[in-house]
Amino acid sequence: MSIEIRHIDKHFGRFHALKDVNLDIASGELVALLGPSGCGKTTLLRIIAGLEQPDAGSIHFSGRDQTPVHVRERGVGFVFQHYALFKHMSVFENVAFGLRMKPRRERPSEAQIRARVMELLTLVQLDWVADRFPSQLSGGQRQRIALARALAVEPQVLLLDEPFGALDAKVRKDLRRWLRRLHDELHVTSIFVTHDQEEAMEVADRVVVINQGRIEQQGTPQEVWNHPASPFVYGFLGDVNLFRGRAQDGRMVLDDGHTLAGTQLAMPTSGEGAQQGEVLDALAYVRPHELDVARPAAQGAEAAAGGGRGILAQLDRAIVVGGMARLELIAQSAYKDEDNTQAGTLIEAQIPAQQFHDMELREGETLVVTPRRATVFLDYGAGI
Ligand SMILES: Nc1ncnc2c1ncn2[C@@H]1O[C@H](COP(=O)(O)OP(=O)(O)OP(=O)(O)O)[C@@H](O)[C@H]1O
Repeated sequence: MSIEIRHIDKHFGRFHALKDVNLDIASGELVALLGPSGCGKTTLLRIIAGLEQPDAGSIHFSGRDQTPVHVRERGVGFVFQHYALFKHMSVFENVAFGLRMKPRRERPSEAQIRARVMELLTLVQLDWVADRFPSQLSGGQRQRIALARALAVEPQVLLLDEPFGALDAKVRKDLRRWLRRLHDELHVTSIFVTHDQEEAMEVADRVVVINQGRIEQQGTPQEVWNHPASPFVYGFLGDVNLFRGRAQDGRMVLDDGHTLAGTQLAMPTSGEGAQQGEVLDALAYVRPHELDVARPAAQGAEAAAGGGRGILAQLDRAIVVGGMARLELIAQSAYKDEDNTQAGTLIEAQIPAQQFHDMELREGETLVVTPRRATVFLDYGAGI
């Protein structure tokens, strides 16, 4: 069952929650709606389900307009963040509930219900808790039961709203892998709402990034991660260092005079918005692992003097966890006499722990930080 979302608009009073949202989801796809709190993810999910009416636009399932179709008739299964299991019913009865509620004509026999429930409990690897009550289960187990219950009525579409949001980090990780495997077995078209970028990247076939009621970007996790379409997407997908400067003809100079000469720059060139020769304000985005860290002496005299390719910065704090070392550095001015906006900026770098130990880096020493790769966004006047 494919889903087509056409020109969906939604206000709550004067608040514009969804702004002309268009999205196509292929049959059997697992799509993550990713965005910050309040961006409209849940509202979109509720509109797809039929729990909320849009002001304008329509939802289609495999081309069929669902506007006049009641939520009960849409064939949608839900799993929400807060376990919605019935406390007074056993796990078995919770999963059987949807089947027992079917109209008499469609209702399976008792033997069929028993077989189907046990099949689903085996699928979520919890057949051994069939006789327990929800209060006797862990949070992760309850969410797996909630999923089994949603699947019992063989939904055409599965909607998951932060299903693992209330669970601790380790259980979340286990469950997202488990959900991915389960989806690969069942191929039910699924939409998964999360504000956790790691979760979206790990679980989904396709990630749809939403900001303030609009889709900012959609693509495979790889596409969105490697080619973020806007500063918002770049910043939302992970830790990032931001350097202000000016760009001209595919080159960039930071405000403090550093040239980013040796840096691989992903930036719009003339023809993609920038005019030949035009000087534009620009922001260079650099991920912590895209920064090289060295001692000034190793960089040569030019860099040590501050006029070269790297950025002089003092190592303020080093946090070594597992195989990685996270370094917090304070940028120093390249031209100390001039007004310099970047001096004092916090720079986060990530290097292998082994390198950190081999270099014998010490907090308080001055280092040279060089971006290997930067993604540059230009300011065409709209502001960035
Ligand atoms: N019934 C409602 N009445 C008024 N405002 C609402 C209603 N439902 C949602 N909103 C507002 O619409 C915006 C989008 O809400 P929504 O729940 O879709 O966000 P979300 O992206 O799912 O956020 P979260 O991750 O925090 O759940 C929010 O600003 C919210 O306050």
